[in-house]
Amino acid sequence: MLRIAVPNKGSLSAPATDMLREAGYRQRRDTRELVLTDADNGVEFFFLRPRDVAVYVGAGTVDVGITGRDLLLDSGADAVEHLGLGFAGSTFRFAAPAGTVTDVAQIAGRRVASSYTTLVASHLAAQGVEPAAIVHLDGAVESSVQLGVADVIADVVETGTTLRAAGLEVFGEPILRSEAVLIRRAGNAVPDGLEILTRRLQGVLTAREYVLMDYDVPIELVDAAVAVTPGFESPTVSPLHNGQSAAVRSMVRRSETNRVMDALYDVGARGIIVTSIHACRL
Ligand SMILES: Nc1ncnc2c1ncn2[C@@H]1O[C@H](COP(=O)(O)OP(=O)(O)OP(=O)(O)O)[C@@H](O)[C@H]1O
Ligand SMILES: O=P(O)(O)OC[C@H]1O[C@H](OP(=O)(O)OP(=O)(O)O)[C@H](O)[C@@H]1O
Ligand SMILES: [Mg+2]
Repeated sequence: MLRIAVPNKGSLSAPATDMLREAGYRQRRDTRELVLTDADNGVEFFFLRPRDVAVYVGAGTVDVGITGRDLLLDSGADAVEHLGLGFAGSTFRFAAPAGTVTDVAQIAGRRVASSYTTLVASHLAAQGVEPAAIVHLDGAVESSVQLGVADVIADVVETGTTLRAAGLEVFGEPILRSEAVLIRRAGNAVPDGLEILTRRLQGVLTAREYVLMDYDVPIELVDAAVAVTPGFESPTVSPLHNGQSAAVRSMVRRSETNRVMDALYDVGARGIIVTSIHACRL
């Protein structure tokens, strides 16, 4: 059985569970359940603290896990990214009170607070910057400057609301762009069952990212219309009974739906219908 670690709390937990459910796996109903066997699909889920997921995967006691790229890198575990999962996006950034520190080099000799101290230490070392101290805090890192334990923070930024409320401003380039990732142990060994899990998750990603577009177009305009909707390989083109038009079906990026419909209409397509994809395997 493939052993899969899933975050039991925090920002990653609910979207990870939703994605696994969409991929056809049983998921827990009660958040106090810590282990769940899905015998029909040959997998076992372990609900663990998000920070611990990479530790278990690196130790090889579970085969794969879902965590954040930032948490993976901070863990120092012997685990690698296998597949980006497209949710829990964030940046990891330095911030300080407006106007006090504007460049990463100025962190030299200053105190930096973070919940991701390994990540911060290796980033600063790579830049050749020596801080006075790296202070480890569990959370609410934004308050550390006002409370006098640090001069600068390094933290997860999603909307920036927490930073603004604390009177802090980001500076320097983002240390990292993070998202939820499926991880596996470093090395070439691919655990049994990982290929199926990967294909299922990729199916969910595709179903979320694409829509199906159907339309009718006069036969002489098929080439022009197909140029607007090339699809993955090639669109399906079927003759209509009137002998003068064709029905075309193609996959289109969800974010481009309206732009593509406008372009198709201009080309001469009509009866343009967009449908969500429930599931797919490419
Ligand atoms: N607004 C956000 N706040 C925190 N983490 C976020 C946010 N958006 C995305 N993430 C990502 O979620 C992961 C952190 O999840 P984790 O469960 O440790 O933190 P949390 O949601 O802050 O939980 P906690 O309540 O324990 O602080 C990281 O990969 C982080 O990049
Ligand atoms: O940019 P924003 O949208 O404001 O989100 C980022 C904030 O959210 C998280 O804090 P969380 O609520 O998890 O509290 P914590 O610091 O106690 O972990 C994170 O640590 C930042 O503080
Ligand atoms: Mg947090």
